[in-house]
Amino acid sequence: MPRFAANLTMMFNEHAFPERFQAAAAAGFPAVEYLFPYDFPAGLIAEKLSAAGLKQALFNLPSGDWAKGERGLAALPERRQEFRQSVKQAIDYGRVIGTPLLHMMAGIASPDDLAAQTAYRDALAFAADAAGAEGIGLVIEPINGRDMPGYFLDDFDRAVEIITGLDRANLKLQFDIYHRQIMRGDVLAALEAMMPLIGHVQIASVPKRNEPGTGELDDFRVLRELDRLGYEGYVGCEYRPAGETTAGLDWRTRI
Ligand SMILES: O=C(O)C(=O)[C@H](O)CO
Ligand SMILES: [Mg+2]
Repeated sequence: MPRFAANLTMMFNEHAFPERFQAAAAAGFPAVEYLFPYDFPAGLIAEKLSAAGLKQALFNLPSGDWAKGERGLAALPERRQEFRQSVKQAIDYGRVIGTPLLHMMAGIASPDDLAAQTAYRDALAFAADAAGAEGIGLVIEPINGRDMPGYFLDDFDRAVEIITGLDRANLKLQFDIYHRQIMRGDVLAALEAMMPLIGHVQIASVPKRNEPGTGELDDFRVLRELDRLGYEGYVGCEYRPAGETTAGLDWRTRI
């Protein structure tokens, strides 16, 4: 059975963010992930984690002005300085919180834009090297265009090609089963082919992004396949509970 990390951005929204750590631990999760810790001091997050006896699985680099629709800075050449500052901030937080992984979002830009392509590869190499110097891994995640229209990294094969081309030991793929099913399907074959490059996995049902086992895919079969393939990382539960978070957790007993 895979080890699960509760995604505190989507789950346990019945509680204020700092209280979600305790709620996740009480519900039996060994680890957590979330989009951003930056509204709180890193020390407070580290305290909440340790008081709840949880491990940190991953969080994202600062990704621009989320409320205004920004979804990362890496592929935006005109934001290079700000991007580099964001890498520093993420690593400072990562050091205090003790994260093994950071997720770098690409931003809204055309995948065909040459300047965006160059900026993205440059940003990725910079962030991977900076994170690597602290013993932290970096992941990138293809995201489907229905949830995130215009997102630069909208293709799994391109992500693999970029990761392979940059050839950094700490640079890996974030394989979100929900996005893969929407973008291309063929989930089991892709997991098998990409497993050597996969650094983190996330799951939600398709199409509603609710609890695993409530959508079109046999999520339990996919989770068993992760075990068979020897995946040892966390599986982030990046889903929106259909009702109250704990009331919907019985899917974990059905794998
Ligand atoms: O949306 C997702 O699937 C993610 O994992 C990102 O971190 C945030 O959008
Ligand atoms: Mg995801």
